[in-house]
This record gives sequence, structure tokens and C-alpha cells, in this order.
Amino acid sequence: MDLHEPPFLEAYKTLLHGTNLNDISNYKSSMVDKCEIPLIDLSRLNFGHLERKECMKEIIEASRKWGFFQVVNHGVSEEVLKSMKFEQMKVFRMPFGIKSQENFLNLPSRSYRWGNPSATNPKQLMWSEALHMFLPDLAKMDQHKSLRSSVEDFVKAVTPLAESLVQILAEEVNIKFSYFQHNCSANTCYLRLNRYPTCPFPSKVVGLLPHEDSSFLTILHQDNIGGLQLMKDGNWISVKPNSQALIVNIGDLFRALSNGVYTSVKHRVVAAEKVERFSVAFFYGPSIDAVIESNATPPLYRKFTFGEYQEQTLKDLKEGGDKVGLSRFLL
Ligand SMILES: C=C1C[C@]23C[C@@]1(O)CC[C@H]2[C@@]12CC[C@H](O)[C@@](C)(C(=O)O1)[C@H]2[C@@H]3C(=O)O
Ligand SMILES: O=C(O)CCC(=O)C(=O)O
Ligand SMILES: [Fe+2]
Repeated sequence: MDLHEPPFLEAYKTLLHGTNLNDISNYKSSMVDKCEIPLIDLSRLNFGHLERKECMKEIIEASRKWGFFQVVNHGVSEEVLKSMKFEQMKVFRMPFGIKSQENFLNLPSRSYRWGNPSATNPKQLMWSEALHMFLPDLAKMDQHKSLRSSVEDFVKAVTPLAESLVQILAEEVNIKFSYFQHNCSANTCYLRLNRYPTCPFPSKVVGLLPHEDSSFLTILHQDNIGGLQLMKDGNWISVKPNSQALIVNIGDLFRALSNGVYTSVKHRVVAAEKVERFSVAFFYGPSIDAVIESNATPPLYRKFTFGEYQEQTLKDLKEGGDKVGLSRFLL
């Protein structure tokens, strides 16, 4: 028995008991299209005026139509990505008895998450574990210097990337970049390390349930295993891994702020079949008191604070086992 694996089977015994796995839809079914999401070469932002404009247009178009795109020449070094992966593998290899302890890594409770403790039916079971870190809490990880410094280096490298993309997107919808400078900082963002262990029935249980992100924008680094899918025109589409690229997606907060001009798209991860999978997500978001309000008329969403959004998400998760998201704030 692998000591580091969370006890999924034991935890899910009751929900799985009496469930005919054949009655659960097949996640790996043929309904999944293989399709490339837009791939944008960011080096053009630093070339001449015309190339910069062209690149900005692609970023804006992808955020409107897809809510998802990949970027290359993003400025995040291979070394930073490699060291993040190394530390991520190391921390998830720790015994489950340690990972699941209160105060693991000196982080607040619920920083280490596994499966879906609130699942109310077998369709809500998830075969994954995550370290969900609020960046100000990194300072508490003084006993785990190498993990902390890899996370810090990663964050330091992706933050300017997130900021430059947000600035381009904000200008297009007449939002001042100062709104983001005022509300977002290294003390308001989150970093999530995901691990998808191999699952004995991968077509029946999902790795990560469908959701939209609780951010303005997310930057995701995935390894070469594959499994990320996004919803496009009513179909699930698989995102082919590209070792040179980072994935960017619009979160619910930018969708609301732009009054739906930019779209936050549902995505999920299928459970790993033969090889475990890792990913890292950087959520660029504001402080809890930040007000999310579009000045467009008519507004699609009511004015809310990020704190309210988080509270609602937690409530929905506890009560229904799943995130409802931005539709809670529709007018
Ligand atoms: C069961 C769930 C946990 C999760 C919300 C969800 O319904 C589906 C995905 C999970 C996720 C992934 C992205 C974010 O890190 C997160 C906070 C979110 O909004 O959706 C997490 C949620 C979580 O870990 O609590
Ligand atoms: O693992 C992935 O590819 C996606 C992870 C994700 O969607 C998230 O952490 O919000
Ligand atoms: Fe996500």
C-alpha cells in the first residue's frame, strides 16, 4: 500500500456501495473532441507596434470566445517550472497521515484537500489531492524552505505575466489597470498544487469536478499527461499538453467585471489512468473586500465583494457538494 495515497476507496465506500458503475456516465466517452485552444506567442508584445497590436487582439479575442488560451515565450523559465514540479512531487509523496494533519506545513486548515468530502452522490467524487495556498501564508512555511522558495520563485515569475495580460484585457473594456493595482497584490492571490493519482476506474470518477475559477485570471502549468478538458459550444474539449506553453483562463471575477465580455469557461480534469498527473494553478485575484461591479448597462450581475463570492462558494460546496459559481450573482 502506498502510504502517501489518500484513502479514496475507503472514504467513498458508502457512496459507491450500491452504485452500479455502469450507470455513471463515461468521462472518457467519444463525446470529447480533441481540439487546439488558441496558441499565442507573447514575444510579439515586445516587437514593433503592429505586432504588439496583433498579439493584443489575439489575447482579447481568445478571452471573449474561448475564455482559455495557451501562451508561449511567456517569460517563465524552465528552471522555475522544473523546480516547482520537483517540490510538488516531494510534498505529495509525504505520508497521508502527515499531509492530513492540522497545521501541515504550518498552513491553515483546508490548505491540504483531497477528494470531495462534501460529495452527495457518486458523480461528485473526485480522485485528486491539492495544496491550496493563500500567498500570505507562505511566510508560515519556514520549516519547508525548499518548497517555499520554489513557490515564491514561481509566483514571482507568473505575477508579471498575469498583470500584463490583465492590463491588455482591462483597457479593451475601459477598466483602469489601477483598479487591479489597488485590489490585487502578492498578498491576495492563491497558488494551488494539484495531483491526480491513478484511479482504478478512471472513466467513472472525475479528477476535478467541472468548475469556473474564482479569479480574475488563472495561469496554469500542466505536465505532459493530459486530462484537462474545457466546455466549448456544449462539448468537452481536451487540452493537448504543450511543454513550452502555459495555459491562461478567465475567471468568474473578470467575467462579472467585464459584464460578460470575457468568458469564464467550465473546465474539469479526468482522473488519471496509467500515470499520475500534476498541475499548478496561479489564481490572480483581489482582497476579500474588493468590489466587483461592472459599469456597463444593463449589468448582468449584481455588485458583490470577493468575500461574498467566496462565502457563497463555500456554502454551496458544504450544502450541495459542488460549486455553483457566478450564476448566484446574476440579475
Ligand atoms: C468540489 C470542488 C472543490 C473545488 C470546487 C469544486 O466544486 C470543484 C473544483 C474545486 C475548485 C478548483 C479551483 C479552485 O481552486 C477552487 C477553490 C474552486 O473554485 O473550484 C476549488 C474548490 C475547492 O478546492 O474547494
Ligand atoms: O489540473 C488542471 O489541469 C486544472 C486545475 C484547475 O482547474 C484548478 O486548479 O482550478
Ligand atoms: Fe480551474
